[in-house]
Amino acid sequence: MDLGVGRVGDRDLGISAQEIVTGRTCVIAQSGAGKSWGIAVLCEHLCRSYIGFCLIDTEGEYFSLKDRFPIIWIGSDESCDYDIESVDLHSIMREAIISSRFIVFDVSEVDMRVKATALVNILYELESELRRPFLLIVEEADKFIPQSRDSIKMIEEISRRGRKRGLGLLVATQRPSLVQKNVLSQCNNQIIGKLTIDNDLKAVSHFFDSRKEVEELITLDPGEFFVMGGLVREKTLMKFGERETQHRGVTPQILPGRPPEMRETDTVLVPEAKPERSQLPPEPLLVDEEDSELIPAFPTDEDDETKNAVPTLLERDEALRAVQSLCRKSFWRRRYLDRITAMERISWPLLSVEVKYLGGILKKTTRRASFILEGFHGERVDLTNGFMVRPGFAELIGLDEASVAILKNLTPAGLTALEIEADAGLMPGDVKKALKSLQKQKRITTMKSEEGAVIYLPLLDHPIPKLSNLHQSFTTRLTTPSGECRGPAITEDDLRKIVKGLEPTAEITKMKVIYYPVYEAIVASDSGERRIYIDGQTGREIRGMTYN
Ligand SMILES: Nc1ncnc2c1ncn2[C@@H]1O[C@H](COP(=O)(O)OP(=O)(O)OP(=O)(O)O)[C@@H](O)[C@H]1O
Repeated sequence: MDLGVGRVGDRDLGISAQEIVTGRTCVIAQSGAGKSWGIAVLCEHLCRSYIGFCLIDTEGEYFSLKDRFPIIWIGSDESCDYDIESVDLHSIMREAIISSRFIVFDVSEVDMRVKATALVNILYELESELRRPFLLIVEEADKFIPQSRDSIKMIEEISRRGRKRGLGLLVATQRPSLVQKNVLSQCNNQIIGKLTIDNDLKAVSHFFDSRKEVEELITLDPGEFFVMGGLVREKTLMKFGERETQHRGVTPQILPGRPPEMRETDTVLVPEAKPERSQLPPEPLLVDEEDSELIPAFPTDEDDETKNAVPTLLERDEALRAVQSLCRKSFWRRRYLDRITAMERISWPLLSVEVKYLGGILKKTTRRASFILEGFHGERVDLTNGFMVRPGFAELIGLDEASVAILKNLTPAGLTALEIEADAGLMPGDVKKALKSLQKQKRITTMKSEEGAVIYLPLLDHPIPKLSNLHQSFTTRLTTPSGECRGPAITEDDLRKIVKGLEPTAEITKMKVIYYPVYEAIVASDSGERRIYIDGQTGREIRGMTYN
């Protein structure tokens, strides 16, 4: 089984789950290079695949995994599941190993070496008896296994003898030159990102074939890592994918300028603003008042049917230069030359949709939602800062209402058919039929619980957005489209079934096709042909979507 944690260009990269879970892996990169992001993406995939792990969290930054997954959070915060001072670690870890549970062991507020030592001793003892696959993740390994007598010997022991017991080890560090060499040399899998300090480059140089390769580490962007060893067939430069849960390790940034009433000495710290999907603030809930007025997705010219195109701001030569620069960048990465063989401007069909439904505790309040969907696949498109693809309804297109309602309710921990009936408010016959068809379409799978009950689990790429979170306004003045426009593949009927499945009282109140300007370039190289899409408003590459 592979875990699709990253991307290489526009294809997904899977790393071996078996190797990660029972092998020894190091994640090495300097501060801010994307280690915790990558580890969180990996944890999300482990959760989705029901692979048990325990992560020693030194910064208290992984609890957000709980927003989506049934993580057991042991720490000092009031909202933790177990207090780290009083928890019966032995029982919890036994249960975690046997039932493949996910543990975040948050040592950010306590003596981390003491707590980590207790944990790893228990894990090793349990695994010597149980011998089931389970992964121990140690963040900031230089704090626990430094190159000194202070190193926690049991972690070294796990790196040597864990595999036979089923106990895998993943250690992360920003300073490989400070970590116990024995442990790093035991790591048969390596994930190495940006490094600039000479000693650290030296410490990882034996994983690479040449000095030139090692020097490439200096130039990597955040999120980019070389993956090597048993995780992949050959050394690969990948970027960790999007996070499903919110990233908490954001760098605080000094706010430029300050309100006049502030004193000279005051400094404002705000979270770094990055337009990454998982870092965007939660989308605003829809206005709460009864029969609230909708802010339409396209407030301007919305009733003029002839005006349905977003204007093009980018000239053709500017788009060509953007493609050329992407080709040069990819040559540097992949070492083969792309040639631009064709380029044309296309009008990408989008669907601006407005929906009305009953919400509130008594389901008596009229609520409204508005969103923009890509017209061929059904992912959402956020147009506030150019064409940005967001998780939408692609995996629901073509499904009936019952199937959508079931998928909406399925959590990663899974549900029995009876629980689905209760949650989705469906009749037994409808549930049975929909489950069968969802299984056939590989959108769900099953497993047996220890008691022998059949559990249905979702197989979706991303969680389904809630109607209450969808509210997109867009103020660009639309124009009359020029040239040929291909219509969307998604129909109003497809959408009606989806919104009804998400919320039985939902009605589509407006749906309008909008055309967005995009330059489509075909580039060819020895390894085949690929398409690059350039946003006709911003000049940026549009990723994660194809025009067909
Ligand atoms: N794969 C990625 N995709 C998008 N953005 C990323 C990715 N990886 C990292 N980033 C960005 O880089 C920032 C720093 O990443 P991260 O917090 O994971 O660094 P780190 O290596 O863990 O740093 P430290 O060692 O100081 O904790 C993130 O807040 C995020 O904005």
